[in-house]
Amino acid sequence: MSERTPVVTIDGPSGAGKGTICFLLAKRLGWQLLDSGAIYRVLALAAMHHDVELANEEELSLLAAHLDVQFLPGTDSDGVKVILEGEDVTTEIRTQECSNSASKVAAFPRVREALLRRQRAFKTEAGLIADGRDMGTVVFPEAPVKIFLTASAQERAERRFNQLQGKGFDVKIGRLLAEIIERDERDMNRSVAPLKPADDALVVDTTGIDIESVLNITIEHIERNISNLT
Ligand SMILES: Nc1ncnc2c1ncn2[C@@H]1O[C@H](COP(=O)(O)OP(=O)(O)OP(=O)(O)O)[C@@H](O)[C@H]1O
Ligand SMILES: Nc1ccn([C@@H]2O[C@H](COP(=O)(O)O)[C@@H](O)[C@H]2O)c(=O)n1
Repeated sequence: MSERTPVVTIDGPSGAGKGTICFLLAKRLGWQLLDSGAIYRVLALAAMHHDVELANEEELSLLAAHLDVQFLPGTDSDGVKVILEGEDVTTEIRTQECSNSASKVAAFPRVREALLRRQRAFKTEAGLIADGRDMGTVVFPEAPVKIFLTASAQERAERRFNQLQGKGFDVKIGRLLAEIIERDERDMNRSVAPLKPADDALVVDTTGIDIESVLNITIEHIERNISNLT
């Protein structure tokens, strides 16, 4: 793959709006989309299916190296279809249990190492929008455009509450807020690839800013930094 393939990285904590913005950007630009969080979620689910302890780095890294997962184009509502060992797990990987387990397995250096090549292979000639925690700092440090989306923990919990309630789940805002804070702490304080903006990232605090405005901010930043956009 050419070194000139344009890559835009969008990192940030849970509920900051990365997935939403990345999906819209990839659609608008006609670029490939990498949802790296989905890879950690699939690994956590595979560990549960195969009775691998979430604390066993050795076995988790072996599982990561041989993970049988496919990401297929989805619809406008489900973004990407995720297939683990032939089974559609698109919905199953989005549970709160899977979110928390993903953040535990993601803290192990050997697990992250085993998943690096798989993530970099998402680059296509057209361009790549990469969504995650360490896209700009570790996976694509050469990316010409890096964005870090954030928002207050309270607002992110409210967004998640509205999202889950809209899907018919019985959720409590206090519990969601506690889980978001716990996941932020773990992701920011791990020894490898901690959640943080790259030195050259544009940091956007989206608290009180609607999706369309965030999208416009990101598009303007991309247009300023990458010439010849289609
Ligand atoms: N700027 C915004 N204003 C209001 N709601 C938003 C905004 N951005 C995203 N949302 C809503 O918040 C919810 C969470 O957004 P999204 O899934 O994109 O976050 P995320 O950063 O990808 O989280 P995670 O890392 O946990 O996957 C969605 O329901 C989305 O529609
Ligand atoms: N590049 C990444 C992406 C994700 N993680 C970990 O996975 C968890 C789930 O991610 P979502 O974006 O789908 O919410 C997240 O809490 C991180 O612990 C990661 O470490 N690196």
